Amino acid sequence: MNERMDRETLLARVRAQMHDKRYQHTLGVAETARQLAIRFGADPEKAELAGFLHDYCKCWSIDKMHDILVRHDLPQELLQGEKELWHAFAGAIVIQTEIGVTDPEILQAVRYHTTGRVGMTLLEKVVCVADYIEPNRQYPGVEQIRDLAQKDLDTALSVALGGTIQFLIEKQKTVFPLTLMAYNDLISRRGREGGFNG
Ligand SMILES: Nc1ncnc2c1ncn2[C@@H]1O[C@H](COP(=O)(O)OP(=O)(O)O)[C@@H](O)[C@H]1O
Repeated sequence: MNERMDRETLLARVRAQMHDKRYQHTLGVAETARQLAIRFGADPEKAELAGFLHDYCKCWSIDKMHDILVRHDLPQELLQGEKELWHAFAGAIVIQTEIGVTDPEILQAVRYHTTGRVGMTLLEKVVCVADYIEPNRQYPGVEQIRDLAQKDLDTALSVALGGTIQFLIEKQKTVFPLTLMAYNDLISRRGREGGFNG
């Protein structure tokens, strides 16, 4: 982050981008990401900052996000696909220009917090799982993911992504390929590393 921006200014900027419920979710993700980072050996400061910034564009208009995305070299399938995913990719661009974030680890954690990807870093996993389990989240299965996240981050993430894929299929919605690839990657690594019992 730009060294001149203190925490209070940062939070005020984030607060100004979204409605109150989304801001409470944001604070929940930041705190949960910080705790997960401590538990699994990621950098807690980076995890918290990525948590504060992960939904920076979530409440922006589709047109505003589209304007940002078309000016960058992003896969066509993102622009043609589910608009719900745009905020993560637009967010990673905007927090560079508006907040001054330059750390690639934080930028990637924001970019992939919704979809995941193959070969996710520890910080990316921490932020993605935090987004699924922060205290304000309520959906069937969240307790199981919270329990898993006490001890096994990869399993928590694969169950969470698997749940999203299942949810989208049940709703007959498209599944953005990165998520399927991230899920396969986690499951096949678990198989190779001998941790898969089922
Ligand atoms: N791979 C995907 N393909 C299509 N839609 C997805 C995918 N992953 C997540 N989504 C959908 O995108 C939406 C936004 O997810 P997310 O960023 O976690 O927002 P929220 O914080 O509101 O849950 C959710 O409705 C989710 O079902």
